[in-house]
Amino acid sequence: KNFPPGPFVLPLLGNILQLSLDNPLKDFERLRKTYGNIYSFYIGLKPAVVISGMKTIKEALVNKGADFAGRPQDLLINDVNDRKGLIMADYGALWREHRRFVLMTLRNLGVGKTSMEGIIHREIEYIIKTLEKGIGKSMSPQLMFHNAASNIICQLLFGKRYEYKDEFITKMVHSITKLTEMINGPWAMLYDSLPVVHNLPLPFRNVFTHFKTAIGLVNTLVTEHKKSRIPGEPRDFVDSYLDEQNKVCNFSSFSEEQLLVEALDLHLAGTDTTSNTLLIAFLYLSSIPQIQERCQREIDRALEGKNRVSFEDRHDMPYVQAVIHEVQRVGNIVPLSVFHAATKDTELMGYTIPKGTMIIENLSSVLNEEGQWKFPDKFNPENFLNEQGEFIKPEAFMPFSAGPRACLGEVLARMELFLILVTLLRKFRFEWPEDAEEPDYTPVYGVTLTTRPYNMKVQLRVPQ
Ligand code: HEM
Repeated sequence: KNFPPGPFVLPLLGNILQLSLDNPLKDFERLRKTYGNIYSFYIGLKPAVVISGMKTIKEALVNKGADFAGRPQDLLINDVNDRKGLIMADYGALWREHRRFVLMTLRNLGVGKTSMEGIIHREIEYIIKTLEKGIGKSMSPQLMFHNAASNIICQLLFGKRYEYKDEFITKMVHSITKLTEMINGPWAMLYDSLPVVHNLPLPFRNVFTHFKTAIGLVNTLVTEHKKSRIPGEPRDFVDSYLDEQNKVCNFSSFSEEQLLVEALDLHLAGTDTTSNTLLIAFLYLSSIPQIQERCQREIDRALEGKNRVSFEDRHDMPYVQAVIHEVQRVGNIVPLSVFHAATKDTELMGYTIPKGTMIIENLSSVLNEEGQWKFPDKFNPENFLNEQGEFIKPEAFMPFSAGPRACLGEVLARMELFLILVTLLRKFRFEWPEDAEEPDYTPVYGVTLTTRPYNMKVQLRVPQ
């Protein structure tokens, strides 16, 4: 009663046949045009509510944050991770304790501080070496950026980085990419709709296989840590967790299974998001030379006489900042966020939302919402600049979501994006290869959006 209206519901399947298999985002947008910023959508027998537009999303996630901070517990991902980890933990004591612990540990390991810049710069040296090997040639940046992002988070989690051809990182990045590609795709929707298909040998079984491979890799590192660690002297996240486990009582939520999934959660969340943002950035920069050159002029001026860029330098680079934010806006990296759930019977925009209802947060609808942006449908850094050319961040910029469940890696991600982009643009020029087809900006759908495979040509440049 008083549940938000929505499209006609088919018995058993609900509304899933109304979504396109390779990219449901357009369908969610079409339904928004018919039913408005809050509508119901059935995944099989499960009722969900899709929320769109800045006003509705902020009302739910910020003003009524606690009411909508839950996570669904009956999806494919919950069966795959055995209801462990942080990202899919339901709102409550365990989630609160672990979110606080992760934030504190990341800060102790340098996130948000200058010591983190050292780790990122060391990884950038490897990106530079890879690019130098390709000077004058066309190369695909895909694996390089995935490996680099994976290595940065790996150093925080496991105190280790890997050569880009190493078997560990190759397997890890492959499993992570496949997991994010499939976890909210059409086969996952079928699994979520029809419990009778759960044990059939259908493609969603691959999600279990990739997850098992990734957890196996994390487990090897945890076992090594147990042998080599000195209690009370944590080198990284795993050591800090093991210290915490020793401190607290037997009934604690700091179990070993929780450690494995939590570390994988952080690795996964920290790899695919940042690397796909970089891929989108270089797709636009190499195909729109005027924007790239304007960034380079600003970088040369701001860093004149400096050996390397620091995160603080962003304040002297309003245009570069605007470009990075515009990449995030247009890139729309996590378009449906992570699904939320109502933690109690509540109310949103005049509708009744029963406890447990799944909430699908359509972040794309905010990142290109008419009325919020000067140029909602075009890649244009002016969206983040005022009349005086100063950097501004409109309220509708929310690629990291908002409220109690907002991304906890935002600071790290922003540091990585800025330092990598500025260092590479200072040293290299990126060109769209003469023999390549026209750039295709259409994204490939998954939990995170990515680019279609592309090549860019790399040239050395001398800062002016
Ligand atoms: C450009 C990069 C990134 C983007 C766009 C992004 C975006 C997001 C979004 C949209 C969510 C869902 C928030 C919600 O449910 O309302 C999220 C959650 C999360 N992100 Fe990120 N993220 C990025 C990078 C990172 C990094 C580097 C880390 C690693 C430290 C990270 C860790 C997490 C975690 C652990 C959560 C779950 C938080 C919770 O459930 O309490 N993210 N992120």
